[in-house]
Amino acid sequence: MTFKDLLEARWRDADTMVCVGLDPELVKFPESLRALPAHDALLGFFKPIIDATAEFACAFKPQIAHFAALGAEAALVELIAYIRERHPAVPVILDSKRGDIGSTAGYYAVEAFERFNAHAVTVNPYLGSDGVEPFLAYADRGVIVLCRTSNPSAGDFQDLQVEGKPLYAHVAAKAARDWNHGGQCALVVGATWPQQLREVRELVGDAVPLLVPGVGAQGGNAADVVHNAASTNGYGLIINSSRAILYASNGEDFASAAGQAARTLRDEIRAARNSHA
Ligand SMILES: O=c1ccn([C@@H]2O[C@H](COP(=O)(O)O)[C@@H](O)[C@H]2O)c(=O)[nH]1
Repeated sequence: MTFKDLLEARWRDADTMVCVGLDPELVKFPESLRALPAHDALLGFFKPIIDATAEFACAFKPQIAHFAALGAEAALVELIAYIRERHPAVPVILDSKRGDIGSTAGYYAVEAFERFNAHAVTVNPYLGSDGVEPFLAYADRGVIVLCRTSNPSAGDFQDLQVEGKPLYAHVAAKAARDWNHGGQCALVVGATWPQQLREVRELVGDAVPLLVPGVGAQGGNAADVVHNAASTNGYGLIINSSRAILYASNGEDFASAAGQAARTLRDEIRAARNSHA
């Protein structure tokens, strides 16, 4: 099954568009786990979180820098294998935002799809087509292209006018038209930018899913995301929240609190969709 098939089945079967971000910050872990070596702390934290949130998740999104900074890539490999075994209906998006000349991008594709065995990866389009093609060569995997990111400075380059349109609109068009021949592409557009979400959805139509980070800790509003960017069938979105779910409690109830936060976000998204229909 391809990433896109898995995602569409998950939207439909679990009726959820919540993406649970897996971004370890050891200082926010419960005290009992902080005392352990990093590898053990990560597994002791994320396995219960994954089990408690999977029911509400359309995807999991580990952010690679958070693991690499701890020298804990082995824990990430183990956690992705755990998700694939215990929760095979929930795709894993490796958030690594890779991009380089084609020959090196090929190694980044091996990293994402063979070393980590992710279903999809985030990719930086700045180097152009030959930097993206090595990822597209894995026909069953998803390639999620940075388009209009959630951060405050996103517009520094992404909003520059090029031939009468902002740069991010060119990225959206390129991904949707030239790179999506195998139906593998999705776009990253931040929840913090409702107007740009609407523009990108209008530009690419329903065929391209949008990965939308920025609800929760960054202040984006899930209802605004749905109202501006859901596809015509009411789905089409992968709405990520990391810190607001993971660190809902730093006590021994951390996993059940994360599950509750994921449930609340799922319900908020459902309510927005129903009020929009
Ligand atoms: O435009 C972007 C692209 C990626 N991210 C990543 O998503 C999560 C957001 O975490 P929160 O704790 O929910 O704020 C994080 O991994 C970022 O690297 C993004 O925020 N914006």
